[in-house]
Amino acid sequence: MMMSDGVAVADVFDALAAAAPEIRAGFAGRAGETDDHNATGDRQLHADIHADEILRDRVGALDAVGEYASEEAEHVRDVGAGPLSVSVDPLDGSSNLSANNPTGTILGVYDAPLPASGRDLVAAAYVLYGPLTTMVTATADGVTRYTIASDGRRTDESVSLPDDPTVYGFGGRVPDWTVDFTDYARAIKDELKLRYSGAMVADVNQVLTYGGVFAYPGLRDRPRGKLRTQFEAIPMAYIVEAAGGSSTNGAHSVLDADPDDLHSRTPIYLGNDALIDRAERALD
Ligand SMILES: O=P(O)(O)OC[C@H]1O[C@](O)(COP(=O)(O)O)[C@@H](O)[C@@H]1O
Ligand SMILES: [Mg+2]
Ligand SMILES: [Mg+2]
Repeated sequence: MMMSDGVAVADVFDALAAAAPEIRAGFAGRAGETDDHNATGDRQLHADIHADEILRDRVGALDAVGEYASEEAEHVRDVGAGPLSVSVDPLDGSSNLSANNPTGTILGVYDAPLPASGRDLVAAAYVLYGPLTTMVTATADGVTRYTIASDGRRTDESVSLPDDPTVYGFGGRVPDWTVDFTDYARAIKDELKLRYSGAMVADVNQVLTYGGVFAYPGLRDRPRGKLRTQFEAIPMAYIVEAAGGSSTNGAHSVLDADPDDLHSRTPIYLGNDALIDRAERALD
């Protein structure tokens, strides 16, 4: 990453931090569904659209950003002549809103046009809308967690994955899991504590906080699982790897994924090295 890219990435993080209180303030009254579906067939909530509009306006306005792509829009949008491309899942786990459970925003910054490989990622970040609003950013220099006050003020601390794993969270219905993944899950459940919120950001954030493993596996009738390669898997894998952990799609690091379709899906397993090695062996 060039020095000028470093400044540009900081601008993207600042735009995300500025958007976060605004996105959160827009949750009230927006948990309902619209009549529309996104490119992967999910019914869009008013809150999904609202978060996307805020991010598109703020991130798309930056000089350094040339492309903006969202889970909520079919095509990549040209937003200027800048060298960076940004992918966003504007509201991750948005169906949690009706139960007042956590949601998030996931963002990836690439120095290549989208769709792009995980190896083109230069930075990634997520925001967690929990009891507090926190933003976790990752670059080649490491991982930082910011707590964002409603007036936008931020405090920060550096983050690394704890050595001793404590928690796990696995997505999908158990009867839909493969035999190999079911065997792996059975062993893990005897060792770690189940914590699953149904929002990837919250579930990965607790792995980063306590150590452990998050997975949304390939399913019997859906071998690529549920989570989106570009918008969810690659940025979250980058953050976990930058914090000292590992990622796999079952065969290799999620960062080796090179989606040719912007909205493709991938199985994903993230967390402490030893747990991810075991997942790879179990799924071999
Ligand atoms: O309800 P399930 O099948 O466990 O799926 C949960 C997963 O789906 C998601 O909610 C998908 O994200 P979106 O809300 O952005 O579509 C992830 O956050 C989460 O990991
Ligand atoms: Mg999501
Ligand atoms: Mg989403």
